[in-house]
Amino acid sequence: SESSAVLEPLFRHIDQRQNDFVQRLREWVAIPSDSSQPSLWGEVERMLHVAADKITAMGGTVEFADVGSHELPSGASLRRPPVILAQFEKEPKKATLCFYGHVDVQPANKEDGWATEPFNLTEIDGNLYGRGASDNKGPVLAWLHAIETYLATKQEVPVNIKLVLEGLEESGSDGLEELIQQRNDTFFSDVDYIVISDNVWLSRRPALTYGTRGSTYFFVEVEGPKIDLHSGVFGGCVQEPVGDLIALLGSLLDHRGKILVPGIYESVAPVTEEESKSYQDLHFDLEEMKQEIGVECFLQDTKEAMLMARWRYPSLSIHGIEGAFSQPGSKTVIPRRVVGKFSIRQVPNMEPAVVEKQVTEHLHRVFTRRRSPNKLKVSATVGAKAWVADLKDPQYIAGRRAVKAVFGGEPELIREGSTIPVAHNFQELTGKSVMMLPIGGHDDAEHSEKEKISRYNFIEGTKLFAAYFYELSQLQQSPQKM
Ligand SMILES: C[C@H](N)C(=O)N[C@@H](Cc1c[nH]cn1)C(=O)O
Ligand SMILES: [Zn+2]
Ligand SMILES: [Zn+2]
Repeated sequence: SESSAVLEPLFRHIDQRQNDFVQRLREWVAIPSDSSQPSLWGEVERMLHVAADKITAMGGTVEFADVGSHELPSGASLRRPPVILAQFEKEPKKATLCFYGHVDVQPANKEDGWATEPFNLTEIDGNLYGRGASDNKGPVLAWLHAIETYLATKQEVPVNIKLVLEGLEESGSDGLEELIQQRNDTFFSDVDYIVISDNVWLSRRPALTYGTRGSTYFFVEVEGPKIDLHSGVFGGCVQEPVGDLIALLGSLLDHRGKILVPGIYESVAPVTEEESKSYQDLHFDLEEMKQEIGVECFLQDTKEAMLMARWRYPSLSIHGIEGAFSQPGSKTVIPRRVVGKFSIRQVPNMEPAVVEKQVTEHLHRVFTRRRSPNKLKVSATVGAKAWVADLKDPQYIAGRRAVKAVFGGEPELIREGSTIPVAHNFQELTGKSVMMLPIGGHDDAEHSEKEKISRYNFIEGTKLFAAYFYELSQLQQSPQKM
């Protein structure tokens, strides 16, 4: 068939080059582009330059777009890492696909329990372990390798390609929403489809993703004495900031994971019959998942209830306490200032600004009841809205066909419990079609000390993207060119 005549040489080339592709992923993972603290953004910039060099070496043009500055606690301001806006030569008759990805990563230290060096991609039993291997350097490279494969096999790339690559996704994509607004009538004006590959499959089957949850990240600061104190001298005499903070954090959730902030569930849409049914055919094994992450039980007893908790209800997670004694050993200190960190994943219809107000008022009420002399400060970042796409969108037809061409079966249609801050913005601000086409495996353990991508997913995922270009070009006509 015509499709195999196009795709088979591409797939053969990808198989032949797989060791080179893995080596390139090793080079990318070696750059510790952790975006969680401004003091580390130098490595994020270095990573962006490496990605830009790869794009220009393939004939693309790159602009480093400014996304403003970040205000440091000292009052000084620091320029944020720029966003790459790239494009390849354009042929007006072809549809234009814009790929979004990020090259920053979550923090990683060997001491967190990594069995391998987090920034040294290490292959064990067909799995490539390393920070960013799955989230999101592997998939970003797989897109670039798919383009490279067309060029190397002297086949015309069947769609026009644009790329948006950022370095601040893991800390909330600050400045990107404004950039999309500014470039809506220029860079984005001729884009027909936006695709994101920044999540994982639900099971061993490939998937297309049509929704993500949003997120707001909270900082609860409790400040007391001027200096840290000796607990033998001042214990029992001062109201301790850690005690206040633990009471505040303890007021957020009940023992079954229900969020106790008044009003938080008010705008959550009720479950329809059609939605209920959609969970039944999905492959998700609670028992296997328990084994994988090492828990005896989940808060839900059925697959359907657990997927709903993950995709369509809000959740609150406590991430840590800054300033509290956390090293090994037994320091008998009363810390003077602590900052609790937690986030709330939000679902469609929830407004981050409303959530922020509800949480802030709740924490101040609890604090007032304690009559503490300490100072409380609540602040929030990220404020990303949830995103849900229309499954009738033509991208999903092309996605299904590409999955079939590579994996031989239908994809699962899934949502995602985590957040891509820009997914909602792309859809709302540009009005373009947005789809997520993941290649990460269900057990990739993103953000953990076992993050990996399998060689299989990385290489077959590259084929999936190459097939996707072709299938997109085969759709009747692109939305803008109809
Ligand atoms: C899904 C994506 N790979 C991811 O991990 N996104 C982050 C974004 C975020 C949300 N709050 C702060 N960063 C996530 O979902 O945690
Ligand atoms: Zn990611
Ligand atoms: Zn992530």
